[in-house]
Amino acid sequence: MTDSYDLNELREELLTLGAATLYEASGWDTFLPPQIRPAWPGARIVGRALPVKAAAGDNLPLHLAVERAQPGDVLVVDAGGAPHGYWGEVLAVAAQSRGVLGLVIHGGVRDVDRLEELGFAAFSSLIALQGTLKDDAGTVGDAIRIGTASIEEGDIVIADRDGVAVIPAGIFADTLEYARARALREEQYMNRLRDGELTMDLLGLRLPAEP
Ligand SMILES: O=C([O-])CC(=O)C(=O)O
Ligand SMILES: [Mg+2]
Repeated sequence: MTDSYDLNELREELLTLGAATLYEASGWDTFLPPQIRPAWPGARIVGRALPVKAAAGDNLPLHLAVERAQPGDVLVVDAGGAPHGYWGEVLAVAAQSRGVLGLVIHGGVRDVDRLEELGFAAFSSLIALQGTLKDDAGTVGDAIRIGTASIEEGDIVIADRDGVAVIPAGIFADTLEYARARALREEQYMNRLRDGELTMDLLGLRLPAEP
């Protein structure tokens, strides 16, 4: 479905539409939990998901995922929110050299100053010093669930200051179309609001008048 799309070409447009609009346009619970925030200000991601599941306090699957990743991938990791630094400068340098565009993790990252200097976009539910074991291979490429979102390989990740949306590949074409229409509609709203109209009228929020 998404193979007819060149995400590189769409990158600027998707970032301008933003994670919130794309999530809304998807019509599904495609948002990740709001605790997952950019590790440094200005981090933004558009790319294809490579789902990873990691045991608490073990980052072996992240090393395996870097080996397996294709250029344009974003690692989306369910680490159960455990307070460990699963990812840092070493893995970011390794990932960047393979064309990985970012990391989204329900769990911790560290070395965040270095991640920012590298321009490696990371979104995490926490920042943590504590290191990890490298014993449990977890899974790489199998579907995962984070919050209410299910994530499959090849889904489209859009992450910005508002949060992270992961759009299933099968609905991406429709989602993009609806998102464009929504953005256009809101632009028209903005003009009318600047002219003094109220959202109560614009959005039809008033109760019907009593007879
Ligand atoms: O070493 C680790 O396991 C995580 C980390 O800090 C890095 O990748 O630099
Ligand atoms: Mg480190």
